[in-house]
Amino acid sequence: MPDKLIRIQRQTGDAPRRRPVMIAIAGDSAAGKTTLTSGLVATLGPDRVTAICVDDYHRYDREERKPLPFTALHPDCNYLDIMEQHLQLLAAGHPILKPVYDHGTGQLARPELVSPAEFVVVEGLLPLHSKLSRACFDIAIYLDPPEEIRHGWKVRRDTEKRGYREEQVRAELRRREPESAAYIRPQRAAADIVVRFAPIPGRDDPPGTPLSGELLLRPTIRHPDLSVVLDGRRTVHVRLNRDTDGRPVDALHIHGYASAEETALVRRAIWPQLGLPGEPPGSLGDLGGGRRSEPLAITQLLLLHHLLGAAETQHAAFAAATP
Ligand SMILES: Nc1ncnc2c1ncn2[C@@H]1O[C@H](COP(=O)(O)OP(=O)(O)OP(=O)(O)O)[C@@H](O)[C@H]1O
Ligand SMILES: O=C(CO)[C@H](O)[C@H](O)COP(=O)(O)O
Repeated sequence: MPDKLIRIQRQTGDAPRRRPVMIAIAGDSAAGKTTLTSGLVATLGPDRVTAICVDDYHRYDREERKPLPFTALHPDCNYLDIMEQHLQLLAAGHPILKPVYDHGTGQLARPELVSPAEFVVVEGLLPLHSKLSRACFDIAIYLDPPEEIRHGWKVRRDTEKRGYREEQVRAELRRREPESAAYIRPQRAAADIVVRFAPIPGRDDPPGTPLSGELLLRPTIRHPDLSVVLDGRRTVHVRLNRDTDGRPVDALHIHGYASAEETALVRRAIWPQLGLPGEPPGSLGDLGGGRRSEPLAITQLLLLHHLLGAAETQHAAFAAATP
């Protein structure tokens, strides 16, 4: 068998490929994955980013799924083995023929060719489910809004955009809960950064105040030195928290009521470090429908810092390895 592999390798004549920087954005349905991803894609530009959603690996269409004893959250309801194969190919710089699930119709559609650009964003329900899939990523994010808030987002999105009635969405959320606990939420432990957008308890902020952001910055990747940027700023600050396993972890807090001046200072401190041309684009912090969130914008800036930093490291490694 090894000689067979060698023959295949000789035939492909593969020159060393530059591999993309891979980021996973995992979380339950309507946790805000697409919203977070959109600002990253818009800032880097669609030519530099390939964004895929792993809902596309659903094994059954909406009608086929209805009588089954599990929901779309269950690993058996998805081709996770094919997802893993595709993640490995993308991580090595190869194209894939990705399945497509159409949320508008609930049907599986014609597969599409996806070639990895410099950055690959993989968002969805289960991108961090297995050790093999986790090994494909440079950066892993888990979106963790409070359940009550996520349910509200899901009801609104599914009734407005996916043709469901509110009672159907709420019944489905109840049905999904055990699978969410068993398969979605455990991915939180595998994340380098856990992001939670939520109100600050006990505050009576005026309607329209964006949710505050809390980012757990786990020591599994190297984070930028935020003390330089944020020292002494009350509404955007880093604090030492306890992680769910009891270990100390830095938490970046961005209060929803932070003044525009204060968040602008933070933006101006991070943006020049990214080496991108011009000013921070308006797409950062865009919630859609004309709504904006500075905590979201700063979260996206931090993720861009990680993506561009990882790309620089990789370019240097590639240059050193190629004659
Ligand atoms: N930080 C936020 N503040 C306020 N609203 C938000 C935030 N993030 C997301 N939302 C809202 O929640 C809804 C769901 O968000 P989004 O579509 O990004 O979720 P998702 O995780 O990609 O969902 P799915 O996986 O089910 O497709 C959207 O309508 C969006 O406006
Ligand atoms: O959890 C979800 C992620 O968006 C969806 O509900 C899942 O992908 C199934 O899609 P649909 O509800 O449109 O049949």
